Amino acid sequence: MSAVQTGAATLAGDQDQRRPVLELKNIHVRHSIKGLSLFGKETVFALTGANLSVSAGETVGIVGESGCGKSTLAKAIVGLQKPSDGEIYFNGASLWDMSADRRRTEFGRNVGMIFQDPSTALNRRLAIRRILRDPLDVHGIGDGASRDRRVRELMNLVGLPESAADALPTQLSGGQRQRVAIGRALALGPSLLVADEPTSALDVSVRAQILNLLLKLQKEMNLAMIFISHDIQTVRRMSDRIATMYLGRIVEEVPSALTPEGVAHPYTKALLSATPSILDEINPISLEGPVPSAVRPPSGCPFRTRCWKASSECAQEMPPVSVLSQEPLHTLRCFHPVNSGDASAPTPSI
Ligand SMILES: Nc1ncnc2c1ncn2[C@@H]1O[C@H](COP(=O)(O)OP(=O)(O)OP(=O)(O)O)[C@@H](O)[C@H]1O
Repeated sequence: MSAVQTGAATLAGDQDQRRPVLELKNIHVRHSIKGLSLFGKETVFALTGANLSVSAGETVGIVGESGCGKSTLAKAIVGLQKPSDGEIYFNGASLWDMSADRRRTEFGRNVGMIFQDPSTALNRRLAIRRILRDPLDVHGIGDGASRDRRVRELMNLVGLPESAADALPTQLSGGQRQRVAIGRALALGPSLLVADEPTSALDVSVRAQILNLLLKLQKEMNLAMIFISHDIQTVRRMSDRIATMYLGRIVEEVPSALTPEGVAHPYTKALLSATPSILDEINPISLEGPVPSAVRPPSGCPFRTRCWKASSECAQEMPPVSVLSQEPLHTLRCFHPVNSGDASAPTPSI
């Protein structure tokens, strides 16, 4: 049990493990930007109707290429980006219907975020002890002595030596800095943790340590976790379920344990084939052309311009969500799913 009483009474969640900690319903995020032409502004469709839920003790991985909307989704989940449309529910309460004060205090205490680059995410002028204590000070948790105890507890939790307490972030290694960032995200005892590419700025040699730490903490604390990466193999390892994103949309949600033959969306299949594990046979599916612009997304299914199975139907409308399996959840937005008997789809190895 933590040395400091953390978490909020009403948003901290109940014991009902079946109710999702987080639910996204038809989330859209549009950015208005200065247009390239003389005709003024243009709209970036960063998220287009994202639906997602995650429960206590569950990790949902988000995967997709650069620019598909992963970070926008993360920012929307933690309240840093207000959706243009749609609803976000946290333990059943609508995030944007609650008062700004409640969002900052109760919601803020229950959600932790880990960013990609700990060098920029941590205040370089503050000692580690101050960085870890800061959330407790801001939220007025406990007294001075209990906050200090909590800092020691957090350092122990994330595997930092006591000697690191007085160091500045610049005096630590990249891996140690990310441990600090994880400790800070967990300081208030959140029920939801969002990790946005938490190892992509780190040396390959320490990535596995940080991933193992996250896995361990997520299990020990029964956290609901959103784990974001462009690397589907890392996402598979970390998650119970994978949500594949393409140009602002979640196009498939698939259990991580599923074999490649069970994956149904051509894009998920292509991602799997592009990152085979070292021991497996490499049989890549190469996608033609670049990812289309989020300012002018293709009509219908946005993946159709690179999809080897696309038909004229795909240009007409975005395929609706079909639920291939409820338990475990497998959803799909595709008119022409790939499957094991499909000769036109190369079978990747993973
Ligand atoms: N503040 C903003 N203003 C305008 N456009 C934005 C803004 N933030 C994101 N975008 C655009 O929204 C789309 C989604 O961006 P986002 O950063 O969410 O993608 P991503 O999948 O996280 O990419 P990466 O892996 O490169 O970080 C991109 O086209 C991006 O250029």
